[in-house]
Amino acid sequence: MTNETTAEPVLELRGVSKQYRRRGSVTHVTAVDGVDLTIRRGESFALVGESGSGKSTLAKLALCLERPDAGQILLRGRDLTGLRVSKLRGVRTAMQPIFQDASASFNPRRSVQSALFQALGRLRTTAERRAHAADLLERVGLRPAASFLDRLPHELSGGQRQRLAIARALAADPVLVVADEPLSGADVSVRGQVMNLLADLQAERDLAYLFITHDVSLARSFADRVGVMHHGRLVEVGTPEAVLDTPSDPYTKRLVDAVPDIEGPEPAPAYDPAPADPAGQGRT
Ligand SMILES: Nc1ncnc2c1ncn2[C@@H]1O[C@H](COP(=O)(O)OP(=O)(O)OP(=O)(O)O)[C@@H](O)[C@H]1O
Repeated sequence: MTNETTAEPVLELRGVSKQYRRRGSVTHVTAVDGVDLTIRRGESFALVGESGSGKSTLAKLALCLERPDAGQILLRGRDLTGLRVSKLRGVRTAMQPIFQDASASFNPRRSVQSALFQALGRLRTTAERRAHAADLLERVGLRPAASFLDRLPHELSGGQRQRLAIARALAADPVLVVADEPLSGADVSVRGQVMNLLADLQAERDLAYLFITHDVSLARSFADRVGVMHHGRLVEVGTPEAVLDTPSDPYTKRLVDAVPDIEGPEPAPAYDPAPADPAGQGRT
């Protein structure tokens, strides 16, 4: 985590908008509407907002999986907006996604090793890739690595697949990780372990995170800054305390008030700031 406002900007969105055509209609929906946002090296930025507010579209725009209709997207100062797909491919590896449904993001017929080798394409020899893949698996708690390399994605538990997704993202040596609801559906212990792992990796690698979540309490515990989306607009941005404790926008207030457990008797056990599961033994 960082509170540095002087750290290098990793991702900059300037006046970014995206519309989609409604199916079977000539009308459009504005999914993202004139968003300005800068995320800096080592910063965790949580994006919250109700369903349909445009969070996932913003994530796809940031990852250049969608092209904006207006505005600019810069990665470490380089404008990606007009880049051809062939050029974009090389640049895009610096931004890695982790999606909610890890099983859908792996080829079911490719082994763990094969999935990681693909992401480690920059390494020249098979021996280098194998060693690096094993290091990554160990790092995310899939131990012993040798016992995971030949497995297929469906032979892992949901929590193990999510760890594998993190390992694959790290394999590309990113500066920015865009995590779209990576913990939805995970049970409480997995959530805590994965959040701890993400926090540890961030500290080790000075990663920036764009973290999308419905979970306001998770945003509060994890993020350096929180942004609130409403109808495609970023209506409020600031520290978790400023945004969530003393919201200035009426929509943010409603969003926070709608979370009964935020200060209630059973706070969501989303993120335990204890060290990550050192052995990573359990099927998580
Ligand atoms: N490919 C698409 N085609 C048409 N409309 C789309 C498309 N993707 C998103 N939308 C619309 O854009 C708006 C924003 O959707 P988006 O998925 O970005 O919201 P979200 O905040 O991520 O929602 P959720 O939290 O439910 O995932 C919604 O009205 C959605 O229906």
